[in-house]
Amino acid sequence: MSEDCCSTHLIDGDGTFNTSGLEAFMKSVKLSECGLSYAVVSIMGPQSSGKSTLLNHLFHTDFKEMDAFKGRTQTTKGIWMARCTGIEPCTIVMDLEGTDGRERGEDDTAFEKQSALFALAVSDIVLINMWCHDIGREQAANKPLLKTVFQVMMRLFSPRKTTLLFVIRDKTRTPLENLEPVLREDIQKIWDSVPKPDAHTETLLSEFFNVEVVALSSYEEKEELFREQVASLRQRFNKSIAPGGLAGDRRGVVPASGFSFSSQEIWKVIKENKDLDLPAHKVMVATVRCEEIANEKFASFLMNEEWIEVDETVKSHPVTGFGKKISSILDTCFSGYDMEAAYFEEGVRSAKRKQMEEKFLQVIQPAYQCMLGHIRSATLQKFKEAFDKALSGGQSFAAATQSCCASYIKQFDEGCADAFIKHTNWDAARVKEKFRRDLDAHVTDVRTAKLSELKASFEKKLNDALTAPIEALFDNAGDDTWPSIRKLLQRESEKAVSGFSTALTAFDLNEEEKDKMLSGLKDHARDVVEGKAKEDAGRVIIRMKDRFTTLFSHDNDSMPRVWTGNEDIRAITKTARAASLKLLSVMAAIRLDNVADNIESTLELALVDTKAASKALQDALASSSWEKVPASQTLITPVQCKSLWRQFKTETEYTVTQAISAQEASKRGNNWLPPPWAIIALLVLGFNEFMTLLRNPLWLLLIFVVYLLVKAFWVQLDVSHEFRNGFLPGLFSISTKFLPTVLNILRRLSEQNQGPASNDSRRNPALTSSNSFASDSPSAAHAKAQ
Ligand SMILES: Nc1nc2c(ncn2[C@@H]2O[C@H](COP(=O)(O)OP(=O)(O)OP(=O)(O)O)[C@@H](O)[C@H]2O)c(=O)[nH]1
Repeated sequence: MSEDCCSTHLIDGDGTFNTSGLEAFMKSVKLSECGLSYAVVSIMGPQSSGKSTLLNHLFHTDFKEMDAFKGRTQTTKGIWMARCTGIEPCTIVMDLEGTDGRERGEDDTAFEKQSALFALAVSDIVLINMWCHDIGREQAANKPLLKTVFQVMMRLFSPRKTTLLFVIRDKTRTPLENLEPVLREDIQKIWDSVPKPDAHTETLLSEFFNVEVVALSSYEEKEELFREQVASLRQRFNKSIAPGGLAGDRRGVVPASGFSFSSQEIWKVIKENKDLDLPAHKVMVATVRCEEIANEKFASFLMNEEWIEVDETVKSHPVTGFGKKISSILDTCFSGYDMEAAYFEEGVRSAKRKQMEEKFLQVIQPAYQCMLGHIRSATLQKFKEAFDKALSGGQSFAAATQSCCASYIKQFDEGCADAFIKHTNWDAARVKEKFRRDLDAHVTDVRTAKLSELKASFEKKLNDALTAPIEALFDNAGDDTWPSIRKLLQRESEKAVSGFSTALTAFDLNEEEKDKMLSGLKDHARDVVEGKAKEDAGRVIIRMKDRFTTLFSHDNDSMPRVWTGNEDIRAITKTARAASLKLLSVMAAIRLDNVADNIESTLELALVDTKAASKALQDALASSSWEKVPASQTLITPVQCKSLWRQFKTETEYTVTQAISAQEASKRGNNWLPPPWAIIALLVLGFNEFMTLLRNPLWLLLIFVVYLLVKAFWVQLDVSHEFRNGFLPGLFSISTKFLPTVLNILRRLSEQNQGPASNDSRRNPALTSSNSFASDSPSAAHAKAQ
């Protein structure tokens, strides 16, 4: 006998449900895989009425049978269960403890009722075993049993339609056709006699039961015939659940995977003596089972290696084909659930599926968000690179922005599509919005940087174009300085603004932004001029002094002046100062707006012609602002001008004094004749000496020689130079140099005397040889030389 047909004790005589036994049984017969394609058959009947014998012959099971030689004692206690062998679909058969058993006593019908209710609740077909001779008998053994069956049936709120197959045992010669009506009449009588709830008073028996009748010969007396009849009956159990089969119109079947839980619960309810609400029970079974299946699927998902890998990887890196991978795992899990929960209540099943999906998606959501984060950051990075490349490749800013944005938003969308999990309605719109903001922020940053770069370059050009010319204009500060600066500023500003405006067209700026930038550049140009003016105003004193010195120390031909005594230092000083004052007035204020002011006239009147200056003018210079000149345009305030002028005058005074001194010294140097009175005195007092000289001219010669000697000493000793440091140091210096100078003069004189002779000898060697011949005596030679 195969393992399939090994019977299991499902409920023992004490009413204890064998849960583990049922689970093991279900596993061994693989009942869970059957879905709705299975049938449950039970048998009820009096004790020792050959129930087990019939089942074993009918379904090839191994229920314990009574040993015929031991007498009619109870063999089956509680409920046993086995799988019918060789019958399709999978059919489970339950052998119930016999009714009216002597062992429990006549009054103990509790278990009988409980087991009958259990059998009715879980079975598609209930065999009611009865002796043939009981038919039509008032005291028939099966009558209480049927009463019980019908009574308990009322406790099922909405009973399933069960097939009651009456198996008449030990059939007599009376043909079945005659017996059946009697039996059906008995059954109807019993049905009618059973008290019913109000809802079912008019309910027909046929609404709850299919009644079938079969008669079998005695197993003990006509075994051969019995076997034949059982074999033919067996055929009726094949495909019993198909339409037209024994249980073809059954209702409310619990899916096979819920059979264990369902039967446990039913038994529990029965034991608690409660009524059985089968539809509610079915929902309850479906709820529990669907929950179990969903949990199973969820647990298997959490353990799924592919999911674990994806979940781990996505924390640090993007996963290619993320959506497909997750969708495929979910497909497997969800279709597994659908398959296993297929036969449970539709409502319960789909509600549980929804719950399960939510549970799954809660776990997957962080990974999905992570993935979107990767897509966002990776695409943004790529965008930045492409954008930089496009800009450095010479593409215009607006074109690069448009093409790169479009291309990388498309890439982002593709990435999101790749990450999309088909089981969800997750929308990447928020992340896309963020991504767009990222792009915009980057474009704005780059644009700001590029614009400021561009602006800086134009500003630099302006600086270069303005600074040096302005410096030069200030160097030559005069009446036309500010008009020239204004012209220069306008020309350079226009040039820069036009260049800048052309460059800005690439940035797709709106008019307002563009105008702002252009006016910014114009302002910068003005700032450069103002800054330069301020800078130069800080050095105005140096310029003034330079200008003064230049004009004072050079003549009209720019030649350095030599103070000979004929120059009009006063006039020169006045001119130089006037030029410096002009410079001060030019530098005193910024005159870019061409507003007339009276700075120059005020300064001239107040500083140059101080004596003639009115009190009002003096007061004007005590102010810290110029009339008609705003503070922002003031470079040097009147007070500062006054103090600068004072400083200028003080610092240039020395130059003038020097010039005057030089002029006087020069005058003194040129006037070597003594004053006329001294000449007359000399003539009067020296008349005698003069007459003496005229009388003896040798005196004249002597005086001349003495003069020559004194002159020689004067020149050699550089007497005027020596006395430069004072009389005493000069005297000392001359006394030390006197002797060497005398010797020097003597040596020179002697050299001069010898010089012509030696020169002659070099020019005429013949003469030299004759001379050498003639110079036998040194005295002769000396005489010759003399
Ligand atoms: N007269 C008669 N006796 C039978 C028939 N079939 C079986 N028996 C005998 O009846 C006795 C009881 O057989 P079981 O099959 O054990 O009866 P049961 O109804 O299962 O008994 P419990 O499980 O104790 O209720 C055995 O001795 C059988 O040989 C039959 O068709 N007619």
